[in-house]
Amino acid sequence: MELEVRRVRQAFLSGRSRPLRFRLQQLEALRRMVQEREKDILAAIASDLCKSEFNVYSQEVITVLGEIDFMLENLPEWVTAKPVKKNVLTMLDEAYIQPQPLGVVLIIGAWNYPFVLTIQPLIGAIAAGNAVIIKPSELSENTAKILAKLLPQYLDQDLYIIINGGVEETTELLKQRFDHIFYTGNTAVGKIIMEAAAKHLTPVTLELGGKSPCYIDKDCDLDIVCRRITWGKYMNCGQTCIAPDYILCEASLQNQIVWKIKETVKEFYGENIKESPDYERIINLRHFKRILSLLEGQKIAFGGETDEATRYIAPTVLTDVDPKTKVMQEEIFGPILPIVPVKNVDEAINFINEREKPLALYVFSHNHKLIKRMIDETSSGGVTGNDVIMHFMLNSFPFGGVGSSGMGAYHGKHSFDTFSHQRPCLLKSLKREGANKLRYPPNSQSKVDWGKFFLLKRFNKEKLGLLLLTFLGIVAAVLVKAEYY
Ligand SMILES: NC(=O)c1ccc[n+]([C@@H]2O[C@H](COP(=O)([O-])OP(=O)(O)OC[C@H]3O[C@@H](n4cnc5c(N)ncnc54)[C@H](O)[C@@H]3O)[C@@H](O)[C@H]2O)c1
Ligand SMILES: CCCCCCCCCCCCCCCC=O
Repeated sequence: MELEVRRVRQAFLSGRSRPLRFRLQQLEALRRMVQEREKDILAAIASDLCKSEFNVYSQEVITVLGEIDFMLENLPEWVTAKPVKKNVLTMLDEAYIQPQPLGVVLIIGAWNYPFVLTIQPLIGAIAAGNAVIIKPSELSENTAKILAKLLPQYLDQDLYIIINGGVEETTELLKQRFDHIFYTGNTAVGKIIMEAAAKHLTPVTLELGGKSPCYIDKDCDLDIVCRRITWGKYMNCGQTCIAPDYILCEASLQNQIVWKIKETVKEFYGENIKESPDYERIINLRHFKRILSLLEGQKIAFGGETDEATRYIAPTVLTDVDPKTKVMQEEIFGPILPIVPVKNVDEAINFINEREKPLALYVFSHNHKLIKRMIDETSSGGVTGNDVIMHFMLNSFPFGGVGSSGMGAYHGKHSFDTFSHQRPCLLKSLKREGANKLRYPPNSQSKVDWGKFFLLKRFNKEKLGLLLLTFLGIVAAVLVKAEYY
């Protein structure tokens, strides 16, 4: 590992990854890879998650291609130095912010959307001019393999390398020094990553999870609400970081919600869900058993059928769920949807605020004020009103968590910023030394007064006339000198 990281660092230090032209070329090559090898990529992801290739394309490939196009279009502007506002002390200097690459970045990907959650951060890291080590999740092994095969065929082989492996390899990798670590996965491992990064004072972006609540107000169109929730909850068999984890609503709405979700499930996946090409499977037996254990002691309103051999768990809804039970203590990350009755929106807000900050929050209502109130009085990584998941798809939004659902964000310009250092650059002349006397020792009351005057715009009334006169004199002298040189 040490040798590999050193090799990537050498490549970064060569300066090759920095020119705009090179970054654009690499992003174009990545786009070519996705387009030319689409079949192989779709097949690998499809086999990891028992997913139809249509769904792989619309849930992963579209986002990746959209992100590359967005970067190619905007990168020339983003890499440009931006002049900043100046103060009296710097008014004749050059002052600008120059975004610069951080160096060698480690990206640790997740298995649930193994392509987009690995490649989208990679796009940001390349755009910002970094060298990258990519560690895909070992759980989505076909995707990990195809990435290891294809990336070196299209990208610079020294600057961007892929290391496959599990916990052992990741642990070893984390001993090395990186300039940024970008991790997507669960909160417990997030803490391990942060601890390892702390040893080198490496900044981290942690894209974690949590229980994303979904509040349904009485005042809404339940048919539409249930259709949208059904889509977001059961897509990828519930293995979506921003899937609605549970529903909060008044008890009187429960039966209608159950009925409408059940009807939508039938409409989406047919009578025989197991046969549906649009319904995925749980990634492995460990997660399958973990999800099953969440059903113990619960009232299953519909669903609940399972098949261990194929790791199938039917779309399931639980009603009258006690918040103290296990299903409400951990992120479900599977196709189980508990409904927790609350008296009203106040109780829903308290319920959300008493728990860890979620990655996403959903609120459904015709009442715009209620939605705004929910947003104002709670905290979460992101919010979508009257829909689910869709804030992920807008790359002008920063995507990320808050509190235990993560830190930092990415997508579009936010990715570029995450992987860049905003370097303040102040370029002064070696002339005009007279003006600098103010800050050199020995200090005095009069220098402090001048400091107050120039920087705080505060002045001593008695000396106002004198100050103004001297100030005008200094400005005139500086201008004359500037003109002269
Ligand atoms: N915020 C997001 O964008 C996002 C996206 C997908 C998943 N998630 C979250 O991820 C979780 C599901 O993923 P998971 O927990 O099965 O993935 P995971 O955390 O087990 O795996 C993610 C990565 O971490 C590595 N890893 C696992 N254990 C490790 C260890 N002990 N030391 C070092 N590295 C280790 C794996 O090799 C893998 O590359 C959910 O909580 C979900 O919400 C978040
Ligand atoms: C064919 C039309 C396109 C429809 C877009 C569907 C968007 C689904 C995006 C799902 C991606 C969610 C990734 C979430 C990351 C965490 O797990």
